[in-house]
Amino acid sequence: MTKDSEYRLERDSMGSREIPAHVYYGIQTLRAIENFPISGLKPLSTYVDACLLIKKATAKANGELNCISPEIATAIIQAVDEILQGKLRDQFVVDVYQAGAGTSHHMNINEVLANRALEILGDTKGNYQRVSPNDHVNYGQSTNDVIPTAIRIGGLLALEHSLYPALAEAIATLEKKAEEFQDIVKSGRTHNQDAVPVRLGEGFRAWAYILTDHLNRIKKAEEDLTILGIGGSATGTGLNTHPQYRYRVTEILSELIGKPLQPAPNMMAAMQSMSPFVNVSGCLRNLATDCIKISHDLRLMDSGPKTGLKEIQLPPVQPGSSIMPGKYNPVMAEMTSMVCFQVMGYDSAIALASQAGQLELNVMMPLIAYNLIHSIELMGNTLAALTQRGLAGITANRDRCLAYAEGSLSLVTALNTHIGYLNAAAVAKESLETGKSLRQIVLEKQLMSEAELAKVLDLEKMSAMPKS
Ligand SMILES: N[C@@H](CC(=O)O)C(=O)O
Repeated sequence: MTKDSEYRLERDSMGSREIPAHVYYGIQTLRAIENFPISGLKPLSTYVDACLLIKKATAKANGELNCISPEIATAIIQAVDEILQGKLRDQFVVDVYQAGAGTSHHMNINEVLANRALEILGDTKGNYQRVSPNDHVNYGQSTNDVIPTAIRIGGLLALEHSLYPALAEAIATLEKKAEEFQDIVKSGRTHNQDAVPVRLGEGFRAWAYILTDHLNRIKKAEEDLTILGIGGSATGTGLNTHPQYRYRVTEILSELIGKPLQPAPNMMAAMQSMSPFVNVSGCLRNLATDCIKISHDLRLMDSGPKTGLKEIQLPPVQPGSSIMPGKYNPVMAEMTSMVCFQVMGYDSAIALASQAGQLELNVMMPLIAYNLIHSIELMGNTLAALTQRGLAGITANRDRCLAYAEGSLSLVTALNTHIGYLNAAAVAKESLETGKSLRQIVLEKQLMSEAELAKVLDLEKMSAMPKS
């Protein structure tokens, strides 16, 4: 192969560069690759999809409105469809930490689409006179309105395909376990000390409620993502766009993702403010805090097998130790906590990035895009894995649960209304000191009759939830 056939020459406003002939990205992407060898992290697939869907909608609208030729619009749309179906996915190569606002990633998208559209038209890559990344693929657009729109669309896609199904499955599984464990009595614990008895199933039902509340909160926050600033172009004024363009693009995007979307009543606001992302991310942080609590509870309840609580058994999914034989660790719960810490870290960075916007633009959007979409997908994958390999296979140690409930010093609480708090406290103290049962001490001291005591110390009744 000659050097000529290995490379093509591309030109931009800074000069010309040789681009490997086989790649679909162009000169601006090449400069970004060289400028940002930072993390090795490439754009998330969902974020690329979001950008591609926007480019499909803009090409369609611009073609219909005679802003670009129908022939070029059709070629761009075909290029988008091919990539959405899986071709050329390795061509989106700019590091996550890159040019402010995401111009480098945006130009990467524009260049790949222009070059593939050129081939579709029977032309050669790099002939930007015919199809230009800037003049055709990017007609009427700016990074400044495309990227905040892409974060919205990417967020919506990730929620729909990853987090919502995972949360729904976790909730349904917890509800099933709640039924299964409904009649198992165990000791409540507050401050990690004996408390009055509860039902194991009610604990699982509470978790199902907690996750349902989070699902509803996230769905409410999601509504903000459906208001799009696309059409604002560089500063929110819509310079270089057809008057109908932003309405039509929003309509087409809405059809493409199957969800109602609205053009922003104020495009500047929609482009400048990152608050919809802070809001969704805040909901994810909130979800993460409860998922940490639940995974820590699971680890505590599963602790043992000989020296811990072992009220429940999480399914053993792999050998736990490289040195200690026969050990099975609660690995799914451990993993869950770590992911949640990461999501909380992402949320802190999103808040910092969000307040760093200046005047007409927030240039920290690449970080927000990555952190937000990754958080949603991390939480979705984690909840799915925890549910399928953890929650669904939990078994209960009924006898252990009951033994703890029967031995709990806090059973004396039920005696308060019969013998008074101070007498009950004295009974508890003596029980702890002498090892005698609460029952024995109450009877010895003739504080209550045997029949009365049996009625009051009925664990089933004590642990039942009031009927609503
Ligand atoms: N982010 C660029 C605009 C663009 O890439 O469209 C700027 O404001 O300088």
